[in-house]
Amino acid sequence: MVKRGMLIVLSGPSGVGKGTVRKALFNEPDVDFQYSISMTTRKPRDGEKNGVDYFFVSKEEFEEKIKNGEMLEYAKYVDNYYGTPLEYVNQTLDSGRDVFLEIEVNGAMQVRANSPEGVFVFLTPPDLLELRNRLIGRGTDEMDVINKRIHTAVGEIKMMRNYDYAVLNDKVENAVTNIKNIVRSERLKVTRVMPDYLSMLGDED
Ligand SMILES: Nc1nc2c(ncn2[C@@H]2O[C@H](COP(=O)(O)OP(=O)(O)O)[C@@H](O)[C@H]2O)c(=O)[nH]1
Ligand SMILES: Nc1ncnc2c1ncn2[C@@H]1O[C@H](COP(=O)(O)OP(=O)(O)O)[C@@H](O)[C@H]1O
Repeated sequence: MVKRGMLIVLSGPSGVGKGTVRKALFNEPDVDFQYSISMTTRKPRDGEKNGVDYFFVSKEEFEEKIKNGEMLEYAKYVDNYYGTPLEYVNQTLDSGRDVFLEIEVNGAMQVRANSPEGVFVFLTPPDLLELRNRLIGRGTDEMDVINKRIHTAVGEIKMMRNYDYAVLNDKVENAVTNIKNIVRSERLKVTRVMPDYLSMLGDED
């Protein structure tokens, strides 16, 4: 039987640099994660492609998927739905490959409830002012959306305590190194490396 892949979940407030860090991580020669493309009702930004950045769907289509049990998790974030299609994640993990999710905190906590063996990483900004500067500097959102995202960020940062790891995104290369180190040590967990041994030893101390 193929050993099931590892589920890695990265969250963090909008503008902290999740997309930037993820792209840098995926460019590392020794990283081989499969990215789960999310579904959203948000309109595509300039340059975003359907099926690459997101699956862009209508509210009705999204609600139909929820009803049919096709989402691993989903959340409403600043007036839009975002969610992870279940089938891709399950098939990829079953084939032994590692899956990487980049999702907001409410969705991450749903995944945690259903797949507690996942690795949950929270990417944090140096401070809220820097977060605001990154959102403004990115130039993709109107000021009212930026303000809503900052407001949401305060609540999200408080959820950090529910994660396994916090990674500071001061410099992209530091964040990438730290995430790689987290995954490396997770792979060495006794329960991952020696499941047969542990079951052979039984439950007693
Ligand atoms: N729960 C959940 N959140 C998601 C998913 N995909 C993206 N998000 C999050 O939704 C939020 C808004 O995403 P987006 O509008 O693309 O803004 P950006 O991440 O700031 O570029 C971010 O925190 C994303 O991480 C998903 O499949 N599920
Ligand atoms: N470590 C960093 N230092 C400075 N700017 C950064 C850093 N990481 C990301 N950025 C910039 O911040 C903005 C938001 O990054 P992005 O990856 O889109 O965030 P998210 O996916 O979390 O919303 C982008 O303009 C990006 O270039």
